[in-house]
Order: sequence, then C-alpha cells, then structure tokens
Amino acid sequence: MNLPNKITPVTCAIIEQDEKILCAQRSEKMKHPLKWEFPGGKIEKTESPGSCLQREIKEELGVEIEILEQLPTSKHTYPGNIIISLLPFRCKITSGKITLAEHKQIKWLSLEELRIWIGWRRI
Ligand SMILES: Nc1nc2c([nH]c(=O)n2[C@H]2C[C@H](O)[C@@H](COP(=O)(O)OP(=O)(O)OP(=O)(O)O)O2)c(=O)[nH]1
Repeated sequence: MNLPNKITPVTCAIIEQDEKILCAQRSEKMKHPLKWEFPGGKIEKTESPGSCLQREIKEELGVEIEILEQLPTSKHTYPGNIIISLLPFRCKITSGKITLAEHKQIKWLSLEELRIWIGWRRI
C-alpha cells in the first residue's frame, strides 16, 4: 500500500533593501551544506506562516522584519521522497543589525544579478 507523502511547509523571506535581495549560504554544519537559499524554515504546528518567518529571521539573522506580500507557493521533492512546500514572502527589515547565527555568509543581489546567478530568466 502506498501511503501519501507528508508535505513539510517551509517559509522563506525575500528581504528587499536598496533594490537588492538578501541571499544566504547555509553553513557546513547545516543540512544541505553550502547551498544558497532565502532564509526561513519549517512551520511549527502552533504558528502561522507569518509568525514562523518572523521567528526564523530573528533566530537566523537577528533582525525584525515586516511582511509585505506573500508570493506563490512551490513544491520541491528531495531524494528520499521528502516533499517541501515553500512559502515565500517579500519582506523588509524594520529593526536590528544582521548577525549570522547559522549561515556562512550572505550576499545582497540585484534582480539582474540573481537572474544571472541562478540562470533563471523568468523573474
Ligand atoms: N529556508 C529555506 N529552505 C529551503 C529553501 N529552498 C528549499 O528547498 N528549502 C528546504 C531546505 C530544507 O529541506 C527545508 C528548510 O529546512 P531548514 O533546516 O532551513 O528549517 P529549520 O530551520 O526549521 O530546520 P530544523 O528545525 O530542521 O533544524 O526547506 C529556501 O529558499 N529557504
């Protein structure tokens, strides 16, 4: 009998500042080491997507954010049939100074740089 796969909902922040977007590189110690991502994390049972994202960004980057807009959700399947549903939100930093608690480094990229970097022409 095939059981339905569990889908793990994950939020991520598209943080905008001075027409650039924050991208973060996962550290060697994290799962998916050295991969680049938009910071965020798994939604816990007791929280909404927005409060999850504010918590994760405070934990990971040490700043407070305001959520501006939710963007379309996408699904991705990792080896081992792990399915994540990624919920991106446009955000801006409202207070604090970025201090990396988990990531190896961050880069602020313009949309043009992001397009070239990921080789994706549709954004
Ligand atoms: N944060 C984030 N996660 C992403 C992105 N793209 C993507 O496939 N993922 C995946 C990687 C992980 O499998 C999952 C997020 O897991 P995580 O390890 O960052 O979440 P978490 O902080 O809640 O972790 P933990 O409780 O398991 O330690 O979503 C992205 O752009 N940002």
